[in-house]
Amino acid sequence: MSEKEVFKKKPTVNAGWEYCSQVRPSTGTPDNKESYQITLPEMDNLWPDEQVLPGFQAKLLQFEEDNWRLAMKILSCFAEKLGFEKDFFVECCKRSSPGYQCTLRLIHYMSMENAKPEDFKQWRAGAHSDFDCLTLLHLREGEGGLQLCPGNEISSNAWTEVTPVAGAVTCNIGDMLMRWSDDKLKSTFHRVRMPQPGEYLGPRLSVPFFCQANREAVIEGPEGKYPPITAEDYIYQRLHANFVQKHK
Ligand SMILES: O=C(O)CCC(=O)C(=O)O
Ligand SMILES: [Fe+2]
Repeated sequence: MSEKEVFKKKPTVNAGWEYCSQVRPSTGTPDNKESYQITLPEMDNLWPDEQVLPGFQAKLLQFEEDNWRLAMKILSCFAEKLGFEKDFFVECCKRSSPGYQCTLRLIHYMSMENAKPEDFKQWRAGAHSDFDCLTLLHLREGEGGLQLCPGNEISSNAWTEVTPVAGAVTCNIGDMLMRWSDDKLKSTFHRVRMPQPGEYLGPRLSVPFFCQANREAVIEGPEGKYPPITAEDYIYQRLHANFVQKHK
């Protein structure tokens, strides 16, 4: 782990490396995972050296941009349906802005091969909804465990298993878009369960792209159901509730 410590995520930014630090309000315990987060304006001193990981930075910058493009296509459809201009969200998520806060996250859930029986009682990721507008999630075949409970199924507590399919991207609506749509578009409650005996027990890798509006964007629905709030204030409130500072 020690070589990763230099890239350690600071509590106030959504960039860098974290290990077992994300506490979900639904479980009260940290998810058993490590992750490396890329938020473009916050990457000073957080990219590994080119000699250590050749091509890593260029590849991830390209992948980040590809995800942004796909997210903008999907959000443009929502924008029109909500009565905004087609490129409304493109303007709110400009990639060149210093207030850009979309985040690409590389997650590594720890192998359960040598885990104790009690470890299987935890969640890989406790139930939550994302606090962004839209999440694009990239999974690997054979590494299941993601379960969804979309807005209209919450009352029946019906969880649907998502089996990863090669080349498919799982899209989840987040709380920011729910607020922006005056609750017309419901965020998706989701969690990642532990593998069961007989299933693949090795590490699980997943890559979500969290598309959230730039800091200065003001979230205000067409019908004004909620008071306007900047995306910066909104994310700050949510991050604060989810991370605890770890003391070694
Ligand atoms: O790893 C997954 O499948 C989901 C990850 C997730 O929900 C998150 O990081 O917000
Ligand atoms: Fe999530």
